[in-house]
Amino acid sequence: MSDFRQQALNYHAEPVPGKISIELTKSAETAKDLALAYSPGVAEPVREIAANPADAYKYTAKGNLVAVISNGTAILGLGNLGPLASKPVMEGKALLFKRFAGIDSIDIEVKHRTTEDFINTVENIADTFGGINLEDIKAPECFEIEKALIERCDIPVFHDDQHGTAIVTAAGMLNALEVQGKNLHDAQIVCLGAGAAAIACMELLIKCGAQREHIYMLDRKGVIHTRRDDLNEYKELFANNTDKRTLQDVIAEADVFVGVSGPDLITADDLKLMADKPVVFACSNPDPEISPDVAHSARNDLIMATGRSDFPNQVNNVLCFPFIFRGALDVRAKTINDEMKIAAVNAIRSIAKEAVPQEVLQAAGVDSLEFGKDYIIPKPMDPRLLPRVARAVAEAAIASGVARIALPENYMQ
Ligand SMILES: NC(=O)C1=CN([C@@H]2O[C@H](COP(=O)(O)OP(=O)(O)OC[C@H]3O[C@@H](n4cnc5c(N)ncnc54)[C@H](OP(=O)(O)O)[C@@H]3O)[C@@H](O)[C@H]2O)C=CC1
Ligand SMILES: CC(=O)C(=O)O
Ligand SMILES: [Mg+2]
Repeated sequence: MSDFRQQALNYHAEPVPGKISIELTKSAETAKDLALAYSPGVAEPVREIAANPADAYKYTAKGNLVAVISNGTAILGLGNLGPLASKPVMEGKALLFKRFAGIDSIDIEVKHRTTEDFINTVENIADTFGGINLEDIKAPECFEIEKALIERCDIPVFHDDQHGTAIVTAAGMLNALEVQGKNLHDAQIVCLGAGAAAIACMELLIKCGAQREHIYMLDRKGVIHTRRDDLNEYKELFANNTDKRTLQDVIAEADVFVGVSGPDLITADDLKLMADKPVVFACSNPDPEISPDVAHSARNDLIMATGRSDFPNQVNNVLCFPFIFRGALDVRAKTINDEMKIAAVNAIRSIAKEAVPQEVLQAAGVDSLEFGKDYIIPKPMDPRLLPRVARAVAEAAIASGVARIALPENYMQ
């Protein structure tokens, strides 16, 4: 067994299994404490909440509690390995919520037969939480699930693989193109993958200025084009009227490659076909569509990003979901809308252009980081992400009319 594999297994197994636990926020030592915490005292907030459900935010942990919910049908790039196998990833998301944004989070892995079963299960438990982060649910079911839950729940429901990924991809892409002296409007874009992450990334890039007709999307069968009769309604939105059929056909002279598909699906020769100064985001986890070493050996004018922590330019939804939920929860937003997503894009990308604090350099194990080819996006442990992204998101929620309360005084100062 490789050293790293054993270390990862030990990390998860010892000293106690798993990565999260629950801690108490109130004293529970004396008979008086118990009388307040439990019977008879607990009856008082029960009566208040029964009379006014919004008081759940006042008397329970609801307002700072996010459920991370999966059915394990698209666990990272590992595929459909079922709900239980997804638990380490979901506990990992809970760890990140707490570590980066102080949000309490619990993972819920759902076994279900039909999509409607899954939707009903989540709908029926939704009131417990301040928000719901859907995770690693494959396309196309994820689209129907998220839409139905947004309609049926009055808390933010956010499919992280769609929107978290899209927000970070857009932030990184705008910066990378700027470094390369290009712009999104003119960019020729290839997207390998046509699932949850791919569809959302491309839709958000279009909202940020990309042209739909400049995007070629591919699934396992090749280029998505108008003469295919096997496309779902989401892929159809990206069908090009073209004779191009293969990755090599479309990657030739492309400015941008976004991979949200699976491991090792493009080669050095494919990258050599791209236009000058290309941007390559190989974001499949844990193994990217092409390794950075291979990509850099193919050409020296590219900007390369992956979803991983162990290479420069980590384009990963961890840069978004803790902070967008922080902002949404703090103004009790009913939903997470496009205005909040764009605010997150701009907040994330702006941080990369500023001087990097010493503590971030230390955590990253480098002497310096400067906006450029190897630093297009902030590091996840950058302490500026929390105040900047959360505030931008909360303000956008208020301005767009989905916040239920005002920004707390001196918020994030
Ligand atoms: N860095 C990050 O932050 C994130 C990265 N990702 C990564 O993106 C990938 C997809 O995740 P997600 O969208 O949630 O999963 P989905 O299951 O929703 O989509 C997977 C897509 O990849 C396509 N695909 C798989 N294998 C191939 C192949 N050999 N050739 C072409 N296309 C292929 C599938 O094609 P078809 O439609 O034909 O089945 C499908 O369209 C994963 O590797 C995941 O780790 C996801 C979220 C965040
Ligand atoms: C990062 C992530 O959410 C994924 O790869 O699925
Ligand atoms: Mg995921």
